[in-house]
Amino acid sequence: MNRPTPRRLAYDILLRVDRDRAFAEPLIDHALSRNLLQGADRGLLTELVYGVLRRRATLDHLIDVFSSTKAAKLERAVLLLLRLGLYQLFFLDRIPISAAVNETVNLVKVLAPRATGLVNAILRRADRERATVPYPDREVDPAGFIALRYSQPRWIVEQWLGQLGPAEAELLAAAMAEPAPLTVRVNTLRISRDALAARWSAAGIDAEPTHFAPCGLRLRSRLAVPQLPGFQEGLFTVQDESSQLAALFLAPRPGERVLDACAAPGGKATYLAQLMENHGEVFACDSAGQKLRLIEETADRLGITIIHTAQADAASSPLPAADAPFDRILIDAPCSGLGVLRRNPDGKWWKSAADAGQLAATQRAILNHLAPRLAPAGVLLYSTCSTTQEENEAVIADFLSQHGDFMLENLHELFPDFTELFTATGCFRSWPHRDGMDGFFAARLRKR
Ligand SMILES: C[S@@+](CC[C@H](N)C(=O)[O-])C[C@H]1O[C@@H](n2cnc3c(N)ncnc32)[C@H](O)[C@@H]1O
Repeated sequence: MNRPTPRRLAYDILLRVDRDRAFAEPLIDHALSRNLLQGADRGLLTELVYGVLRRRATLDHLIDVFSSTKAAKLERAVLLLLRLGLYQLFFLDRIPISAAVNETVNLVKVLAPRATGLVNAILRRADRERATVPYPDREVDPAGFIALRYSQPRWIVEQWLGQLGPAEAELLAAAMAEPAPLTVRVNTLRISRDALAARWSAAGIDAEPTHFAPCGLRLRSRLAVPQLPGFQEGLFTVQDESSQLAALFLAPRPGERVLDACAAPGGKATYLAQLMENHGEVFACDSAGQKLRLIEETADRLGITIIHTAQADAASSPLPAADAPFDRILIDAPCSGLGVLRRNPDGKWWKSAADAGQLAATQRAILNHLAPRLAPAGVLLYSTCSTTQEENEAVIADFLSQHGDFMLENLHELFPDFTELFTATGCFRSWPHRDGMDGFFAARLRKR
């Protein structure tokens, strides 16, 4: 039996993503777990799938430029194979041009034989004319230029242009087109950041401390997380620096009662428990009951014993521990995820402007439902991984206009070391192109 090649497996996965809206990650994990690929081919499979998804708009633009049939009119198999071939030609330095063309054409012979000549001709022409690919004029149509050059949905680029202006929106789009860094949070209940970094360094794993977050390590080595030394011992957990900071800004203390209302998979809940030195109570709720297991597994691995999980809709359900108010509440709200597009190259094409509007309604409902559960003088932190104003500043402004018993705290005053991460009104906003973190927002509210 012929062994499958990384390109063939990548095609099969891209087909499932395109046709069935399947998520790429579990399909890649499944393909790798079958051990059909060895060595560098395993990395190539991942690179091809994520790369094609990440650069889809640019690849389709290349097809439109070099083919007489537009990308939108091509048969699905031919479109996917052209994307695969062009990705290798334009974005993968380490693959020789001849291999990129020949391997793609060999696949076409099997999967769409009638298109063999067409694909061969387009790939060869694209390679010959690679230096002269036309894009929309940057001055005349900045949204069109950025959307095609950096492969982002146009409606999202238009929002970024409105928020940041053309120069910064382009930098953001470029950063969102790159793979996200791998950042972990060291479990200081078990080891210090320096000690884990030293242990990794001795094992040849290169990591640097995160710039702002006090427990973060950012890996320069690319390794599967469960294979990193200390994973089974619970010495760390994966968490972007922005997410670490959001939990840090709630600043829970040992012995407090804390509600994390949208908690799965538990990145922030476990950090809250860590900040509380594993003393007190963290009620970690989520409307998706099947995801509570993820929180429990991570807490077990990290040796955390103060987290109680429960299924609850934060916008309407009665919440656990109703006998007393909470000292602190974290609302890490469901959101459009526009700040984490670089981690979600498949999903970014399925989002729509209407999603953010619907989500803003849910976010308002969650805030309204939980506000009465906070103790007087208690702190509520609202956060999202969205870049939109609609889901962030507008939600907070609306909430404050209706809740005179709450005030916005100024993070500049509370966390002067992080001041470059805060907006003029004292909220937290991070951006991949500015500080390497995901696009994140947090506002800290206090009850009077
Ligand atoms: C941004 S994620 C939370 C990430 C988590 N805080 C962490 O740091 O790992 C949002 C979560 O909200 C949950 N969710 C969505 N709608 C909800 C609702 N109405 N009530 C409670 N949880 C909700 C989702 O299932 C999802 O797990």
